[in-house]
Amino acid sequence: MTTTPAAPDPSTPGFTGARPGGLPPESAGETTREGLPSRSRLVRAARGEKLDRPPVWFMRQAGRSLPEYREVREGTTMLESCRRPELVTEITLQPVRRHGVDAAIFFSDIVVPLQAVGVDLDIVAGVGPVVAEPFRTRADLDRLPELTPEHVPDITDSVRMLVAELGATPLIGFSGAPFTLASYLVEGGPSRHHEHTKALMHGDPQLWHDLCARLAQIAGTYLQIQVDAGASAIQLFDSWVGYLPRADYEAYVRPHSAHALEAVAGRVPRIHFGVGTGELLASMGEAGAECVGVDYRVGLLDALERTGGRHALQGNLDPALLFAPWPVVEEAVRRIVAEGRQAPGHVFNLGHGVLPSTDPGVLTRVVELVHSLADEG
Ligand SMILES: Cc1c2[nH]c(c1CCC(=O)O)Cc1[nH]c(c(CCC(=O)O)c1C)Cc1[nH]c(c(CCC(=O)O)c1C)Cc1[nH]c(c(C)c1CCC(=O)O)C2
Repeated sequence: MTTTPAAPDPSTPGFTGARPGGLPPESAGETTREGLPSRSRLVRAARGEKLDRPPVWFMRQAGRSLPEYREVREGTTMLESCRRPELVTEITLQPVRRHGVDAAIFFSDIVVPLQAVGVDLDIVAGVGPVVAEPFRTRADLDRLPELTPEHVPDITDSVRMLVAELGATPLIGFSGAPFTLASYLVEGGPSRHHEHTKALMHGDPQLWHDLCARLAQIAGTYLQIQVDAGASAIQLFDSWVGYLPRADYEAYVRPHSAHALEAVAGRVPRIHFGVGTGELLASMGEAGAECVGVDYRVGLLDALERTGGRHALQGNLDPALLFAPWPVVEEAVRRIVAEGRQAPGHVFNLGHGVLPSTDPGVLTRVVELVHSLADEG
């Protein structure tokens, strides 16, 4: 915890997988301390290296699907939990211990940096982030100062603590992308239609761009803080961007996402994910990330074609399929792993977050299955 984490290894892009049998298990209590997280399967696959089998982790792997999560969270609000390094560390490690996943994702929330700069918001259970006073006018920009490391010293502490605990298992840092953050700020909470957001985007484009430029600064700095503290990869979540037509995405959103991603360019591999982004995949690839996250609506082979083979892919088992009988799950996992072999690199994941009522035993089985597929072609 007191040691300064090793800087990401810049030589990794050229790393050619010198250990053909694959790295030893990187997690599940078997964690080897020899390997560097910067040489982990996750980092190599997300950078576009073909491996004998993909690394596997799950969006929302920490959370309500785990009884041990519900236990440690009891009596502490979500946002408070995100700001306590010991709790963040424990919750982040829980799915690594239980499932033996190949990466940890930092336990936090996309609205943490917004709250840290002073936005009055809360996370309401079963609803999501709720902003006390929605952003609609230029004066509202004053409530959104730039993020500095001094706003979030606890995040640096949490990441350092985690990296020390994780050994060879890489930690994925993350941030919300400007559009998704803007949507929460402008709508005041989760939205089905994003009508106020789109009205602002088209009704006052200058204000929209100024808001997104500020959010890109916040997102980029938040990512940098996590990478500076030792995160080995990052994911930029643009969860709700699939509600936009491609032309609007390119004119009003992508430059800002690109700016946020640029903040950690060349340091760690970057994964860029959104939901319902079938029509945007090619365009999202151009925002700059090495790896494009694919939701469950698009087959990996279609995603490969749409992204022109220029990106590693992450995904994309439908989280709802985890409720089906095991043979159904098994067949889907095998198909996704086989399809992923066509991509320049493949990170196995769900096509969106783990649903809270998922049987965690099924997740463990999926991890075991993916790990067992190493030698199959
Ligand atoms: C859109 C979005 C949010 N937060 C996030 C996104 C992008 C990912 C996505 O598309 O799902 C990102 C996020 N939120 C959380 C994580 C933790 C890491 C992980 O994936 O394991 C991550 C990566 C924890 C969380 N964030 C939240 C929870 C649930 C809080 C609880 O346990 O009560 C967790 C574990 C709260 C939250 N925060 C948000 C929502 C929609 C919710 C769920 C509301 C609910 O259903 O209760 C906003």
